[in-house]
Amino acid sequence: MAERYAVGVDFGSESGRAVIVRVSDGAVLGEGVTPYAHVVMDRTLPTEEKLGKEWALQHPQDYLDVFQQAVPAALKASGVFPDDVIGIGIDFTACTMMPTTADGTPLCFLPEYARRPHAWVKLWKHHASQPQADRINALAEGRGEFWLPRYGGKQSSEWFFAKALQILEEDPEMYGASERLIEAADWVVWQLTGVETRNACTAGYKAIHQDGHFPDQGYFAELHPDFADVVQTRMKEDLAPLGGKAGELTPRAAGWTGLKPGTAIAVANVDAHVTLPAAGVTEPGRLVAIMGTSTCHVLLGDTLREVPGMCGVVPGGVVPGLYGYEAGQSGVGDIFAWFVKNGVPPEYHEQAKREGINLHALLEREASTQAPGEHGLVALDWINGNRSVLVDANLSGMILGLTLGTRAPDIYRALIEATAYGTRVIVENFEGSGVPVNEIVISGGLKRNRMLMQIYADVTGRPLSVLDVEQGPAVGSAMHAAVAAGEYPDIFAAAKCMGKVRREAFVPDAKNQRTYDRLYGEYVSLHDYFGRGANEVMHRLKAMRRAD
Ligand SMILES: Nc1ncnc2c1ncn2[C@@H]1O[C@H](COP(=O)(O)OP(=O)(O)O)[C@@H](O)[C@H]1O
Ligand SMILES: O=C(CO)[C@H](O)[C@H](O)COP(=O)(O)O
Repeated sequence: MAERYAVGVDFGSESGRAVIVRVSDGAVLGEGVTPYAHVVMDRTLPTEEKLGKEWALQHPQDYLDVFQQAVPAALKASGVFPDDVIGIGIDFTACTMMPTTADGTPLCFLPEYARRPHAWVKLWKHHASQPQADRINALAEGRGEFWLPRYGGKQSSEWFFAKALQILEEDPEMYGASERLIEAADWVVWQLTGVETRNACTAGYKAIHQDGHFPDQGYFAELHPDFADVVQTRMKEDLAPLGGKAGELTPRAAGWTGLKPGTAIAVANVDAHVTLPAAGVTEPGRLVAIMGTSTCHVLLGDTLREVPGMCGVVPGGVVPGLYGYEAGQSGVGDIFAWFVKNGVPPEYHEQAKREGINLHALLEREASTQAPGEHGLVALDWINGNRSVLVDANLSGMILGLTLGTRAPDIYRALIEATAYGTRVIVENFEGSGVPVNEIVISGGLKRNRMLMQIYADVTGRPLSVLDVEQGPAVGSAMHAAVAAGEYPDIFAAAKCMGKVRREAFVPDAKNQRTYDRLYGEYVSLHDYFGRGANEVMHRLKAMRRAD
C-alpha cells in the first residue's frame, strides 16, 4: 500500500508555513513558507488610516496567500501526489480574531468598511484592548466568577472578549455589522471546508469556555448592555473537539492548494498547544516552550490547579484526558528583533553583510565569548508587556547597569538572559502551585540560537530537549490531520509514531548556573519592584505615552 501523507499549515505572526508529513513516521518531505505581505499592521491600515498605540492588525488575504503559495510549494518540494494526501491540519496564533458577515466575508474586505480599523483582524499581540481587559477582570472578581482563577486570576488584553468589547465600545456600527466574531484559526478552516466550526482549544484558552459553557449573558450585560448576547449572536456554543474532522476540502480550496477535493480537514488548533504531540509530549511534567516572536509555555497535568498568572488551564485542551496548562511571554523573538533593528550600530550591520550572515548570528558569536555577568547588565523582558505571571500589557522593558563601555553584544546577551529569567519565573510558578515541571522541551525559530539555548539551560538549571523539526506546530497540525482522516484512533497513537525530540540536547554548566542564580535574584527583585506595585513608574510612563 502506498505511503500516506498529511499537510500541516502553521500560521505564525510573520509568515505561514506548510509541511508535507509522512503519516507512518512523521518525516517531513517538503516545506513551503509564505511571509505575510502586510506582516503586522501596527501603524496604519493599507488605506493609510493611522492606528492608535498598541494596535496590531493583520490582513486576511495574507492567510489565503499561504494556501495558494506555501501549500503548493511544499507539495512540489515533496514530490508527493495529491491522491496520497489524506488530510490537512492547521494551527494559528491565538487569540487572533476577526469580524465577518454571516457567510464569513471579513468586514475589511467590504469597501465601505476597509478604512475602519475595527473591521480588520486583531492579531494576538494587539494590546489596545487593555482597558476592556481591566474591566473584564474587575467585574469577574466582583462577581466571584469561578473561571477567573482558571486564567491565573486575569484575562489578558490579548484574549477574545477584551478585543470583541473594544469593537463594540469604539465602533458600535462595526460591531453591529459583525454577524460573526471568529478566531482566524476557525476562519481559515471555514475557507477550506465551507463549514463554520469553532475549535475547543481557542475557545478554552482564549474565550473563557470552561466546564462546558461560556460566561452567562448576565456577566456580559454588566460589561455593556449590548454585549449580553455576544456569544449567542456572533459565536457558536457547540465546539468541535481536537482531532475531530471539521469538514472536507472544497473544489475552490482544492484549486488553491493543489490537493484533491474531499481531503479531510482537521478542527483548528492553537500554534503552541499543537506542538506538544509533535515533540512526543502527551504526558504530565514535560513543559514545551514554543519560542518565536513570543514564547508559549504549555504543560500537561493530571490534576486541576489554580496557578496565579498563568494564561489558562483547559481539560482536554491539548490532549484528551489531561489538563493543558498555558503560560507565556508576550515578547521574546520580538525583543531581539527590536534590538537588532533599532539598537545595533552600523558597523555590525556592515560586518554581517561582509560575512554573509544575519545579524543575530553575528551578535550571537560576539556575545557567546562572554562569561555570565561579564557585561554587568540585568534587563526586564517586558518590551511587549508581561503575559505571565503578572498579566500586564502596560509594563515595559528596562536595562540596568549600562555604562559607557556597554556594547551591542552585551545588550543582546542581556536581553536573551532576561527572557530566560522570565521563563524561570514561569517554571517556578507552576512548580510552586503544584504542577510539576521535570523537563523543558524547546520548539520554534529561536532554537537555532545555540548561545540562547545554553543560557536557558544554565538559568533554569534544567537540561533542554529540542524538537528538531523546523516547523514544530505545522508537524503537530499534520498529526491532527492524520487523526481526523482516521489514520490513527487518537493523538496519543499519532504522537507515538510521528512525534520526535532530541532529549537533553543542552545541559546546565554548574559554574554558569551559580552565577545565573545570583543574577536571577537581582531580576526577581526588579520584577517584583516594578511589576507588583512597589513603583508604578512604568504605568505612569505608558499613560503619558498614550496621552500624547
Ligand atoms: N538567531 C536568532 N536568535 C534570536 N532570535 C531570532 C533568531 N532568528 C530569528 N529570531 C527571531 O525569531 C522570531 C521569529 O520566530 P519564528 O518562530 O521563526 O516565527 P513566528 O514567531 O512567527 O512563529 C523573530 O522575532 C526573530 O527576531
Ligand atoms: O498566545 C499565543 C498562543 O497561546 C500566540 O499564538 C503566540 O504567542 C504567538 O506567538 P508566535 O508569533 O511566536 O507564534
